[in-house]
Amino acid sequence: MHRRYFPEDFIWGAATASYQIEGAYNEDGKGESIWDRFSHTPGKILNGDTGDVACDHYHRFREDVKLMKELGLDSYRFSISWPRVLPEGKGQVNEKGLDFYKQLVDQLLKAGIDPAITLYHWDLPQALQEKGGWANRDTAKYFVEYANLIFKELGDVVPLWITHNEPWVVSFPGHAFGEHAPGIKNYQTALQVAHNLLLSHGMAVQSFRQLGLPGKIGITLNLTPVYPFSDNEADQKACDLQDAFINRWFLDPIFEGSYPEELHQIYRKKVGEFIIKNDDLEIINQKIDFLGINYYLRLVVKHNPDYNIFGVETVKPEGREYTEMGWEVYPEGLYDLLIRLHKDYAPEALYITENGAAYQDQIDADGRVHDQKRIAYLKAHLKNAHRAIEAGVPVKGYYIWSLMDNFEWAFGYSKRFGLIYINYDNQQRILKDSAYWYRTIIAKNYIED
Ligand SMILES: N=[N+]=NCCCCNC(=O)[C@@H]1[C@H]2[C@H](O)[C@@H](O)[C@H](O)[C@@H](CO)[C@@H]12
Repeated sequence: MHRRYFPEDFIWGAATASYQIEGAYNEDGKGESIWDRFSHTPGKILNGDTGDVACDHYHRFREDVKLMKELGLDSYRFSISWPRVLPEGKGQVNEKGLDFYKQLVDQLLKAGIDPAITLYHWDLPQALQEKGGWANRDTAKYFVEYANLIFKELGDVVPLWITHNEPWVVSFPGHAFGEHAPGIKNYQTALQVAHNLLLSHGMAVQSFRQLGLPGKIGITLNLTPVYPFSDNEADQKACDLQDAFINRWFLDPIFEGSYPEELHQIYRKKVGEFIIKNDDLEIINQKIDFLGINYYLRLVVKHNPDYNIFGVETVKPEGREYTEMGWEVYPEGLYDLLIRLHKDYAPEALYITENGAAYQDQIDADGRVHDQKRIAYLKAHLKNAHRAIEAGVPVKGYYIWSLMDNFEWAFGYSKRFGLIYINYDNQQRILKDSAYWYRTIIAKNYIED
């Protein structure tokens, strides 16, 4: 067996997000979020599930930190619920909400686990949505005020900061397709949202620098390598367009200070303009300390003039494996993506801030969860991350999505991604076989293939 050793200082982590695990949706002064509103709207979430209780992490965080310590995690990535600390999104601070996060960070530090904070993982205060939400440029200003509050409270003890999680998903599923909160179906609005999210990211980085904080700051993007169905020119062109739609529309402004021109032209013609003010792109193009990558799947596309505004149709190759989300298992795509990012954008550092899979997990007669498929998925992706590191890509850490089963957005609790199984009837936590497997990987710092 070949041992693939990871760098001595490689960070082994796991990730979650506030709305997906905390529950206590209206407790201790927390304000309503757009996901509270969306999940309480009939027909939006499978089985009518909501995040009202979720994994009850708000009350059980001490037990959960103990489990993280049992796994030997170096770092734990979680997000802060903006309306839990600022119920109206701005103005009056909810001290009990802030206190929850200060206690969580304190428990993590006592357990020897580095906190990695995501400032925005989709749960915008509903009060700001009433004022237009991310389509309103003022929300960028309110985001920086919120970020500054957290920076000042936790900035001296938290080493890793992520401004936004997956602005593409916030923009398009949330504002063009209507599948995510706030459930808007307006492509032009989605483009303005994407721009204002990027602007708020740049402004928050500037503020972080001005505060002179010791940690590192970056952004997490869902990046999906795109492959042409055939090598004919039309399919290759479709591939380039899909790559611009999902990946470059965020990578280019952040790393180059400009939007992909060809796609911008298509949008001007077919969708309409969105407002960019004079030095916006200069603000967005702030130097970041690392790029966070959420990698789950690849896409294979072909040209189809009738399919959508781009004439791009995604296809599902035969004979491949798919997860419960219908996403193709394609570990090589992580290698290809890392090599491309290193070549085209050369981030100072990269963290895989999410990678994982949903499978049909069940508790067996022995009371255990034998999730062998998940172990195979994770091992194959770690192998490809290691290949990229050997090729010189500065990958500094890996966070499994997710630490525990949780509220999977429009799919509710029907999809399980966790290393830890959650029995939602009694909130019992059960370490799956993948958790025990991950604990040995962290302890040995190598995988065998
Ligand atoms: N149309 N459409 N939209 C599909 C969105 C594709 C990419 N989804 C993600 O990357 C989300 C990321 C998220 O951070 C986490 O909160 C989610 O729980 C995981 C699992 O789903 C992944």
